[in-house]
Amino acid sequence: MAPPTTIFYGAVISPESLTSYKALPRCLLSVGASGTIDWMVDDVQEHVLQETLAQKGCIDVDVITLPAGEFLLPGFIDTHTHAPQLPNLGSGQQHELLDWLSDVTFPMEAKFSDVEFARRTYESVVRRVINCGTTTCCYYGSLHLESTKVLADIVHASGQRAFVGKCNMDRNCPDYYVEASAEVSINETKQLISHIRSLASRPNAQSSSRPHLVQPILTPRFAISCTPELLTSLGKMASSDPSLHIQTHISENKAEIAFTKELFPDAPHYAGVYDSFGLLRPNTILAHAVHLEDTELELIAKRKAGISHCPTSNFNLSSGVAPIGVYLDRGIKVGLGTDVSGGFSPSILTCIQNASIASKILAIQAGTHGTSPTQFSNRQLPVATLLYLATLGGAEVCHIDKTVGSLAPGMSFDALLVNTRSIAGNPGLWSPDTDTPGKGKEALDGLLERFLFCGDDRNISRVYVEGRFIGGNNYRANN
Ligand SMILES: Nc1nc2[nH]cnc2c(=O)[nH]1
Ligand SMILES: [Zn+2]
Repeated sequence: MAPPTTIFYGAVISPESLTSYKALPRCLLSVGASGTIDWMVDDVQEHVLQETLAQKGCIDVDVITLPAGEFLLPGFIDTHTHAPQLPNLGSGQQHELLDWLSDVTFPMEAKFSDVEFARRTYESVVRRVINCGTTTCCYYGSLHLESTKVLADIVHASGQRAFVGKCNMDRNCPDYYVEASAEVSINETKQLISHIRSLASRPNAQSSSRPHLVQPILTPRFAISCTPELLTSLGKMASSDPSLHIQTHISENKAEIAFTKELFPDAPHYAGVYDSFGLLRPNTILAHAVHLEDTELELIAKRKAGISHCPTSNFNLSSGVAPIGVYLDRGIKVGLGTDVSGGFSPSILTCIQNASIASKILAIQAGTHGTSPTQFSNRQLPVATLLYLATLGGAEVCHIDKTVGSLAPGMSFDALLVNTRSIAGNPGLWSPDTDTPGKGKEALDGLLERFLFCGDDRNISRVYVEGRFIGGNNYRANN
């Protein structure tokens, strides 16, 4: 059953642009039965609360009032993660990419041939990702069809918004973990797409009428693991269905780039490989993009593809520091990705912290100080930009920014109720002396910064997707 209208009264923070966000200390926000935000009224003083509600036709309604130290934020968008790698979290950090894949990652992913193991593992993966505040997630499964169907089923039942793909990989992988042929890979991909689209008619725990939250996504793992025959067939599938999303890796590690150039000597560069098969377009998500050439950037900008910045992974696998400021200055869409288990945390908060550090490293090397209102290249990224990348930027990369990524009338209520009070179990973020809403926007600015840099899943009380309460600390306590 669809939930009734829910009305919140309290602080709301929402990104507006790469350099600004709204911080509304006393906002009245109404979520309709369809799960979208019906209306918002800013700066409602307590003594006019009932009157304002009456003007909106809301008599005798329950209002969720947020105390000082709590605020609503758009849900995080993880534009790149690997569900079957979560059991490897924190392992194998001595490696760089190609050895890490063969020594650590492929052995774990191969275990997902066992569908019951996959079911047990994916239940806990999806629960953990939701409780970290990720309302939309781009999941890579393993190469296995049945296990990836199970992943999609579990995500669907959870009420999370997601893209789910099975890896296409028919070469340069170990014998025990490689697809038999391009044909098998394509057939199984088609079966997965049909399965995910059929979930639309299957009720989930949250609702019988929210069919569209889980979508399929083509997932050529990376150019190295795909024969030209496979990439050709994937390109044909993509061109026959422009709505189909695509996710892959690009220019993560120097040895990977060199090997890619050997395998595709006619391509002008790494991005050119994907482009030559019709796989670069506005709903393509390119993970990492650490070492792109200038002409690749031009091409990516022209195709309007998006980049998933995975700084935790780029540090952890010693891949390098992606010059995200340069990409932003060129108008390329950028979101954040945890890249579990290249990245050692499933939380976008950790990713935000590492994105900040990555930008500071580049600024230190360039000898620049502080942020700049007009330029991101070689500059430390401001808090507003970090928030944007984690929310609306991610929505742009996923090509769903008309639906999610910010809190505004008409947008889906994919949101977090953040609690920075000591009772949340992570004391020190909020102080009644300095951070009460009565102190205005500046207090909220400080609170947001401390949450982004020192907060964790203890501070995420409630996770909502399309108005439905699907996770967070309070959910954990009651389920
Ligand atoms: N970080 C990362 N890079 C990849 N490139 C190809 N596969 C992978 C993967 O699983 N993780
Ligand atoms: Zn990855």
